[in-house]
Amino acid sequence: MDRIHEFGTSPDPIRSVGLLSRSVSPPSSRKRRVGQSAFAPPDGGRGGPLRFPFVCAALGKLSEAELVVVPKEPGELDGKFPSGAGVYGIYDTDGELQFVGISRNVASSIASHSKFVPDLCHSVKIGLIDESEPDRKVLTSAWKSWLEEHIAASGKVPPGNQSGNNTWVRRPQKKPDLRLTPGRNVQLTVPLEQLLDLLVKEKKVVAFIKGSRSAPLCGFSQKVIGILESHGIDFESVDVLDEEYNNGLRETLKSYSNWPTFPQVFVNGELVGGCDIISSMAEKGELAALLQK
Ligand SMILES: N[C@@H](CCC(=O)N[C@@H](CS)C(=O)NCC(=O)O)C(=O)O
Ligand code: FES
Repeated sequence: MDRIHEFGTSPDPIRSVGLLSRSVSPPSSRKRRVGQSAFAPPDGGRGGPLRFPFVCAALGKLSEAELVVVPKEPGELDGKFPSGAGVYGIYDTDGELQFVGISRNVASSIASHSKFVPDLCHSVKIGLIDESEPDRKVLTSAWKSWLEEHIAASGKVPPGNQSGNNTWVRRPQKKPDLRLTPGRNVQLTVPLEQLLDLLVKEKKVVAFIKGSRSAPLCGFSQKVIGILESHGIDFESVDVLDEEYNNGLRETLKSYSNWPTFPQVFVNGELVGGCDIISSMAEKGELAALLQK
């Protein structure tokens, strides 16, 4: 019996992620699973083996999951990995398993490891949890089963999972949100609209959101931040609800961009869109191309 089942609280909770060649397409009748929204589509005709679509194969063991190379360029992470919850194992260039982790957003965790420990982060195996809100027990069970499988096979605990090794678990500091003004008590000498204009033209990618990047106050904003982060995109965030440092921004931005809602994502000074547009671009694998402009 599959080890994962020994720990899982629901039947068959794990699916490993594999790469399909161009000739194989996922069964259209298959129910959409967690994370599949990020399974971006074809490579836009660049040729070579397709990075997409990923499908969840009916496999649960670490040894049976497919090893996928982690791209080195952040833009190439665009839609490469699923943003669902699951367990993942990171391998170095020698094929040594370095770390087994769990995450509610596997793509985001891999992007973060790849950024902070690029030398150890050569390839990855992923097992997705087939539940929209997996509880911690299911995730932990998956993690335990992959670790136990590896220990049984190799006699070793992966270095990153050994106690005292903080290489992988250290939380990267989130970039602070930008503020448009020094505070509402300081009289502005230039109109807010002008500050806004300067900001979006100076910074390549700016996301205007409700709440902060680390604690979004709206699901739409949270989703957009998740997408940008899981694609390894370096972006600025501005909280339109911060009345102390961005006083008036909520209405000023609506008239500046002629767009009535938030989030709003600007690239190179131009509004690209809100949650729906960014989500759809991510699903189609269009974000990387946009950022290369
Ligand atoms: N369909 C929109 C959803 C965003 C949305 O509806 N935002 C609303 C609620 S957070 C909003 O910003 N309303 C204007 C306001 O709160 O000032 C999108 O794709 O971004
Ligand atoms: S704040 Fe309510 S939907 Fe965004």
